[in-house]
Amino acid sequence: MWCHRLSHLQIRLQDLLRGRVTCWALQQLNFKSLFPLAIHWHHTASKSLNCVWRQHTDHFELQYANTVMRFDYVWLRDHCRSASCYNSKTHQRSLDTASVDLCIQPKTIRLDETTLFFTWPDGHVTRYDLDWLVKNSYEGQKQKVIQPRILWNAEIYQQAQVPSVDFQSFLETNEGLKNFLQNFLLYGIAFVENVPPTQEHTEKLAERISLIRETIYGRMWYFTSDFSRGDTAYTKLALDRHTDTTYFQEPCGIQVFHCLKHEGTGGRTLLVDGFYAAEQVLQKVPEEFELLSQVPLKHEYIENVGECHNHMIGVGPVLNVYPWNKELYLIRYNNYDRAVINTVPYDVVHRWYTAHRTLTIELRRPENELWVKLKPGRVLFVDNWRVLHGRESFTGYRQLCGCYLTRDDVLNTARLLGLQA
Ligand SMILES: C[N+](C)(C)CCCC[C@H](N)C(=O)O
Ligand SMILES: O=C(O)CCC(=O)C(=O)O
Ligand SMILES: [Fe+2]
Repeated sequence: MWCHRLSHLQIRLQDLLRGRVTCWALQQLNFKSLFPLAIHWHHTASKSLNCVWRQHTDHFELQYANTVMRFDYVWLRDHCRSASCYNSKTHQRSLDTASVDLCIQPKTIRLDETTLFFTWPDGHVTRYDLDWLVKNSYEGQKQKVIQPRILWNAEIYQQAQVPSVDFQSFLETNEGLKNFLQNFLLYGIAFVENVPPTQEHTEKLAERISLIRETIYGRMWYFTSDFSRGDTAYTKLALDRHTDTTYFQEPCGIQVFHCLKHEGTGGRTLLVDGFYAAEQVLQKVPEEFELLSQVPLKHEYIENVGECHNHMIGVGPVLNVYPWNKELYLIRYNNYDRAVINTVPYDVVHRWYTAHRTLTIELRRPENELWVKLKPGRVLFVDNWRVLHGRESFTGYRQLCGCYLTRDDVLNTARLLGLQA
């Protein structure tokens, strides 16, 4: 507080010296619009560049590329890309941010062609390319589309006729891999065909795009209905739509399924786009969407079967949205594994059940259900942060193998191939 007061005094003094005090005073009175702007705005020499900027006492304002941007001076000093502040080889900051005066102001600002030069009180010069500022400003980010996705119900997905990628081209060509990842990012599910039906080949496939996430179920898992683990997945029972590992602090990002054998009936896989259902809730009852994104819940995995002893707890809301742009990025939905709700008072609990019901109704609409039969050779990748899976009860012998992938590493591969992720 003291620091700010002091700096305002300093600023006023500086402004007085520079004859800019009128502008400052008028701003304080909110008479900005009455003031003849032209006097205080700096226009570029070249009209075609169409850039104007203004040095305010506490921030820098820039109009460029149809964007009005405002930059904090500490931010501008902190993001300096000069050799002494930033190592462009490692892409890491060398500047100690804590050494920057929180009341810092540039001594001078000038524009040369498309580069802005800020000279700081200690003489250090920071240069910014105008396009870099647009790309990296808050205002520029806001204009950018969030992760492109095609939200789907069964009809939308089927009509899109999303092609599967062939095992060979997935493994051997970047193009095949890129097509696959593009579809995966858009729809949250993708298939690879003609995979030899073994655990080893499934593993090879997984390793092509990511690190395998080892969990309490192992690295590669392989299961039949032998109840070898204390979970319904290891039975012949139907499983309603859900996401997996909701009881991890960070639920697994991607799940890979390969059915190696099924001699019997039933056992189809159900897929539902959770983001599509959530979007319906947002459109119909926004306050329920909000509640589902705010009430934290526990999910729990308690196992004591044979040698397996586990107790996992994960806490988080059903709908996880980024606080800065409200983009939905993760759904935790598993009614089997949801633990006792004791994180909210009783009246909120009731509103939460209402909201949960609304979401469940959307998730259960038959038109939102995509049913597929997993067959040996056809490997399914599911975005476990977005798409729910389930299965029909079945008879006979059924073998499923697969693994979880770390989300960061799948996205890493996608970015390296030039995709937005
Ligand atoms: C069989 N496999 C390892 C794939 C999953 C087992 C996890 C089942 C658990 N109820 C959950 O939904 O997380
Ligand atoms: O058996 C299946 O098809 C899927 C079971 C399941 O939900 C899981 O393994 O996560
Ligand atoms: Fe599951």
